[in-house]
Amino acid sequence: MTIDNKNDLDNVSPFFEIKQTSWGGRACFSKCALPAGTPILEINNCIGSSLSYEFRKEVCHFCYFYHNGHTLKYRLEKEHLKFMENCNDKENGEGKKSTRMNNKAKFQGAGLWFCSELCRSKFIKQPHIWELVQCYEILWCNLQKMFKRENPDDVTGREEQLNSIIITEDVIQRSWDDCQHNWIPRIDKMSAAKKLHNLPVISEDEYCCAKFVCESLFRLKYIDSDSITKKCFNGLQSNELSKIHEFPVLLHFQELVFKTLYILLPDYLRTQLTIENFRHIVGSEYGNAFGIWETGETPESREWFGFEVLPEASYFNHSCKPNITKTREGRTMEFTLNSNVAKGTEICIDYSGVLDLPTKKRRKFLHDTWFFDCLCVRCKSEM
Ligand SMILES: C[S@@+](CC[C@H](N)C(=O)[O-])C[C@H]1O[C@@H](n2cnc3c(N)ncnc32)[C@H](O)[C@@H]1O
Repeated sequence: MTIDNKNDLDNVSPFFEIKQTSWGGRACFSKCALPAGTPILEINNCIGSSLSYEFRKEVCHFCYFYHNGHTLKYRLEKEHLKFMENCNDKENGEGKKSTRMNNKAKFQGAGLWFCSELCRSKFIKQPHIWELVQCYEILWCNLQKMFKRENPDDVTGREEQLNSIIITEDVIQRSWDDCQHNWIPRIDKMSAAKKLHNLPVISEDEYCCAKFVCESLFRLKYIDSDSITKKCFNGLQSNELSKIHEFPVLLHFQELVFKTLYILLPDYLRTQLTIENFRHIVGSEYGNAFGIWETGETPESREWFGFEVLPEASYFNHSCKPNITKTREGRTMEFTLNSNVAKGTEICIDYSGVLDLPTKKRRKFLHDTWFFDCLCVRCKSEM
């Protein structure tokens, strides 16, 4: 996988085109006059997703179904491992066996829950999914071991250090250079057993982020490099600096996730894990991921289950008077026009869920959570 800047963002949709603006980076504009109710984008091919730890047993890993906090019944069992392994052997071609999972007898379900046999079956039928399930299982087992560790490493030192400086591009770069030139070569020389002794202590949040990166590496490995999704992903804007500047400990958080993955991932996915790829995956998640929210509830009472990155849908700017409504149907995100638009109109969604707030509060919310000063038509007129 390479991250290049030459993107061909045409053909994302027959209804809109992506153009540069002078006020908010790139944005989407209607290609022709369109009536309210037009479904302009329907998308279910996320690059990476992660459910929060709290909801892992209650939200279906495949369709995000949730029912009042009930624990879901369907998990991956040993018979599914056999099925995925066989499929992977066939996908790899004649004579090429997939990496075998050590200790299948101790399989713990990879930390995944499903709402039905159908969802579980659709999940395990995805090409090469065996590779991702093995990585999920490794991460899951590692987290369970972490819970048992009594003396966590002293992380406060690094956090205090980060909190005491002003984060710049340079600080971030130096930290990753140190990892590249010192930590990685040191780890590479170690035996497998010694590497495991160097595993950082992680918590549920880092585990969820590691899962997200893992899925992203997996999907990017198999996605066609000429596909629209890949081009859109490569072109995603990164919010790394603004986010870490605001929350310096995030840099430490990222280092922990990277190091955990570097030590634990099997070669077939670890070879995808360069620092450059990692930074693009987590850096672009900050400004582009969509929340996976409970459906059928009001914005005030709905639960937040996790997030997913849908590259084709990441070029919609925010407006405090949006002309697109975003809805989720299972794992499909639908974007529908909520008013008639003329040709060349900027089409925007609402990122905030707080459109009823007074101007100042609304703009502060956007600034604090999304790190931009909103330049939408409504803000401009209200100011
Ligand atoms: C999901 S991306 C949208 C596409 C983005 N403009 C790009 O070029 O990649 C979100 C980013 O777009 C910019 N943006 C979106 N809506 C905006 C607005 N109303 N005013 C100013 N900037 C905006 C911000 O930089 C924000 O972090």
